[in-house]
Amino acid sequence: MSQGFAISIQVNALRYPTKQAQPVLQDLVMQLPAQQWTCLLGRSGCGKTSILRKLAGLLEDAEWRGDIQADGQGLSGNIAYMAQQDLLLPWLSVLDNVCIAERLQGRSLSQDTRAKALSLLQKVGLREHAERYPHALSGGMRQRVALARTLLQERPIVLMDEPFSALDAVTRHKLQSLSFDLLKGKTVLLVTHDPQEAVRLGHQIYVMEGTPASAHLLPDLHTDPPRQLDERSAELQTYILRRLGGEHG
Ligand SMILES: Nc1ncnc2c1ncn2[C@@H]1O[C@H](COP(=O)(O)OP(=O)(O)OP(=O)(O)O)[C@@H](O)[C@H]1O
Repeated sequence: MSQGFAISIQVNALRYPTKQAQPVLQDLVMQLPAQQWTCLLGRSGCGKTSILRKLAGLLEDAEWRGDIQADGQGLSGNIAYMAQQDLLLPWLSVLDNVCIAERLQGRSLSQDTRAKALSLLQKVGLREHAERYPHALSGGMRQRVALARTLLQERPIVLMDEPFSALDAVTRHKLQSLSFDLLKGKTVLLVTHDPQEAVRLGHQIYVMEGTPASAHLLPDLHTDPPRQLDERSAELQTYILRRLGGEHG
């Protein structure tokens, strides 16, 4: 299994051409430790997705000044990216969408990949929907297909943009645990609006603040994830909410 490596991100400035007046991000520094989960929170529109898109090599529409160091390795080909939109292909079945990486390489589906994909679909509760098409699924089901697709890819770096947002509370909890188990050894960057999710899953947590935004690392979290929802976790959530609340004025 490919092990995740550390990434260091420095953004001097990131600006979209339509927002000439001021950058979206400025003087932002983040360290993603190898094989750990980093959670990123921040008000809507502060630039979280832009960071993920930059790491995934998909930020062609913005002006960027900064530096990304990836522990001596290239990022290209090493990243699995679960975007906010599920990006399922409507003409492919659920199973083929999960196996899209192999399909895109022009290979026919191997028995091994098919078996892994079906096992993942079982784990996300969609085994009996494997032959259906995306239009027949609910938003939460589509999100679970996208999650299975991400989990199937053997990439050392995993970027996830609100992967659990469309799920009911019980399913969300279950799939957080599943993802945490299956992504052991990967370097994960998870964008979320949910302080509880960040506290449960993050080895470290960044909160984005300011306009233009920069990122602030929460002080020592003391314990390793996945964390129980105990008194200490509740305090941390309150602290995060207060910091996010400050951003809303
Ligand atoms: N292609 C683009 N062209 C112009 N502006 C853009 C583009 N993409 C994003 N923006 C703007 O840049 C800012 C940051 O967007 P981004 O999607 O990174 O924020 P976000 O923190 O992920 O938001 P959310 O939490 O709502 O998903 C927003 O003001 C957005 O309107």
